[in-house]
This record gives sequence, C-alpha cells and structure tokens, in this order.
Amino acid sequence: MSSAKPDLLKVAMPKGRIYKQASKLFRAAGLPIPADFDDTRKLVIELPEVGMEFIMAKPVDVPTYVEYGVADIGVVGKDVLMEEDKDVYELLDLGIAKCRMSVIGLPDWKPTIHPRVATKYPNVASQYFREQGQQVEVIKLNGSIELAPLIGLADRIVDMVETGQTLRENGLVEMKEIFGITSRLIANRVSYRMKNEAIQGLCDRLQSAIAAKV
Ligand SMILES: Nc1ncnc2c1ncn2[C@@H]1O[C@H](COP(=O)(O)OP(=O)(O)OP(=O)(O)O)[C@@H](O)[C@H]1O
Ligand SMILES: O=P(O)(O)OC[C@H]1O[C@H](OP(=O)(O)OP(=O)(O)O)[C@H](O)[C@@H]1O
Repeated sequence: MSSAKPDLLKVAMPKGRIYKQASKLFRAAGLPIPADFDDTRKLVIELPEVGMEFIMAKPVDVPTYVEYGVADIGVVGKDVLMEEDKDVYELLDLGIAKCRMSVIGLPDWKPTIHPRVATKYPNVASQYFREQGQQVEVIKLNGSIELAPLIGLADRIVDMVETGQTLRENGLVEMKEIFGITSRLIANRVSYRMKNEAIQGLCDRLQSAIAAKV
C-alpha cells in the first residue's frame, strides 16, 4: 500500500478579522473548520478529513502565496486585490468582511496647493486621484491612518470604513466612497486547471452557503 500523502487543496487563510467570518462560511458549506485556528501559533494546518491544508497568512500576503502557487486558493479582501494587482483568478464574492474604501478628511477641509494623502493603499489612492485629475502626494502608512489628518501629516486619507465609529471618535468625515469591499475567493491559475474538480466543488458549496443566508 502506498504511504504517499493525498494531494490536499492548499488554502491561504487570512489571520485576523476575516478568519472568523470565513471559517464560519466554510462550516456552513459543510467543511468543519475550527473557529479558533488563528488563535494558535501553528501556521500550516492539515485537515485530511476535508482534503485541505490551511496556510495561516497575514491578509495582505494571501495573493502572493496564491500567485506563486504555494497555495491553490485563498481568501482575501477586495481592498488587497485592488492594491496588489496579482495574477490570480477571482472566483467568488464571499460577501463577508463588508466595508468600503473612502476618502476621509476633517469637516473643514479645503483644497491646498500641495495636497497630501495618507493611506495603507498607495496604488489605490494614486489611481483614484489620477482619475480625478488631482495631483496629490501619497504618503504610505501601515495603520491608525486616521491619525494623519488629526496631527497634520496629511490633509486627507484613503482608508476603510465599516461602522464609521473610528471616524466619529476622531471627528473625521467620509468625503467620498471609492469602492465597496468584501472578501473574495481567489485561485492560482495553474491550480484552477489542475485541481479544477476540487476547486469548483468548493466554490459550489460556498455559493450554496452564501445563497442560503440571503
Ligand atoms: N473595519 C473593517 N470592517 C470590515 N472589514 C474590514 C475592516 N477593516 C479591514 N477589513 C477587511 O479585513 C481585511 C483584513 O483586515 P485586518 O485588519 O484583519 O488585517 P490587517 O489590516 O492586514 O491587519 P494586521 O496588519 O493587524 O495583520 C482587510 O483587508 C479588509 O478586507
Ligand atoms: O468604520 P469602523 O468600524 O470604525 O472601521 C474602520 C477602521 O477599521 C480598520 O482599522 P483596523 O481596525 O484594521 O486598524 P488599523 O488602523 O491598525 O489598520 C480601518 O483602517 C479603519 O480604521
């Protein structure tokens, strides 16, 4: 008898806020994935009983693992996909981790000669202002973006809004929504062909679970 391991579907899962919602959706699709995987320090978790191996990744790195094929599929926010522009298939809108990408500023914002925009998403912000015909200096930050207009680093920011609580608590206003965000299922182009049955099967199950909730 062969001792070769079965070919598991490798899934890059984002640690953090998406994981809980994504694992809940996978469970609703009949795949019993624990809700607390991301509470452990283990980064690669095999679940042969569902034919999958989970790679617990930093959210922004998910498309990189999938593009290089070390993960066959992955779960990632549309914000990251727009910013990273990786060569992957976007298969399914999972409808989870819903929020929006917006331009944000102080209520008394006025145009300045050298406008500065702070963001975690420099490509998204540059493209947006280019399309608006506005010249701005984009400053990359890695978190707590709302600080920038409060302490004078930038006059506006491009960042995500969900409940609006962060804006309210810091006296900021949403000036313009750029696009809506939900998490997506993405696939490596070669894996999509070579493991089509497994990937398509998972898509079908997830799609039924998404539809059942509506
Ligand atoms: N306030 C929010 N509401 C809903 N979804 C959000 C919100 N903030 C982020 N998201 C979604 O969740 C994804 C992951 O966000 P999360 O904060 O877990 O990761 P991160 O910003 O990379 O964090 P860290 O740097 O702490 O690892 C984002 O890419 C986005 O799609
Ligand atoms: O509209 P709200 O419900 O307040 O959510 C929006 C906030 O959530 C995200 O921040 P996150 O919690 O990821 O922290 P960060 O500032 O460190 O990126 C985002 O960057 C906003 O700051």
